[in-house]
Amino acid sequence: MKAPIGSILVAAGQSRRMGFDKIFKPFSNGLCPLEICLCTISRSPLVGQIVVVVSKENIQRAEQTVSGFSLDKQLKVVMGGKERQDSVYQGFLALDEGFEYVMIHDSARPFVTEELIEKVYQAAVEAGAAICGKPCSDTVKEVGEQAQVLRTLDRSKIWTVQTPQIFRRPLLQKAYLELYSHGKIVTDDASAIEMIGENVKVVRYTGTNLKMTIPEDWEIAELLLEKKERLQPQPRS
Ligand SMILES: Nc1ccn([C@@H]2O[C@H](COP(=O)(O)OP(=O)(O)OP(=O)(O)O)[C@@H](O)[C@H]2O)c(=O)n1
Ligand SMILES: C[C@](O)(CO)[C@H](O)COP(=O)(O)O
Repeated sequence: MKAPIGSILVAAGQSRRMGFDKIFKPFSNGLCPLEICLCTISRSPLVGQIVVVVSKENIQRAEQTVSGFSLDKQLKVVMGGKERQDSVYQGFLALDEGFEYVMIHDSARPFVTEELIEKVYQAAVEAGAAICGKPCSDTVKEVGEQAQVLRTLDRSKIWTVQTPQIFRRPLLQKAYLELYSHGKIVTDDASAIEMIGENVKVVRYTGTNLKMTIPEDWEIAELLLEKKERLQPQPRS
């Protein structure tokens, strides 16, 4: 059976808040976030193609990284755009025809798992559009320009959402065309689906799905990766 998902791995950001190129910097285990994401996504039998979207300066580096993967799936590297959504769209345009579903994942989120991809995919099959997220555990306040609290939101309805996000291909295409025709900017792809009035299913996921955004995230990721390695079964000596 043909794998149903064409995947877009966005990696064309500027890492401004991190202060160094977070996508290509190796962790202590020798692998950078892009390589870790590639390892996981390429193992998923649901994914038939991975388009890696990078900045112009990183094209060659990404091609080298990708060539290190001997895979049965097709891998492509393309150049991204100014906003995250522009990078997603470039990735979308580069996907081969014939995938019924499109998965979008931030390469800044190296803790994605095969099981999570499977869960989000199953929800996308049922609903057409699915993302992962978890109920917010902090109190959420709207804050004004002078750092003053404007109001407190009803937390019982607030979830924070992440990637992977998976959509039926024609739905994503329609949503992106609408997004561009209205000149809107969104911070995730599900927002584009919401704008055309379609439902998006949220898969509850409380596992680690940290986004490498600021230097503290990097330190936490290092600790988590170290713990993960310690928990791996070791070969008997
Ligand atoms: N124009 C952009 C902006 C972001 N991204 C990707 O989108 C994901 C989430 O973005 P974020 O973590 O905000 O990364 P950056 O945009 O690099 O961070 P910053 O805003 O601090 O520069 C990352 O994998 C990033 O590489 C992208 O492909 N193209
Ligand atoms: C898509 C995303 O990861 C969902 O949480 C997030 O919105 C990306 O945001 P950023 O502005 O690119 O950090």
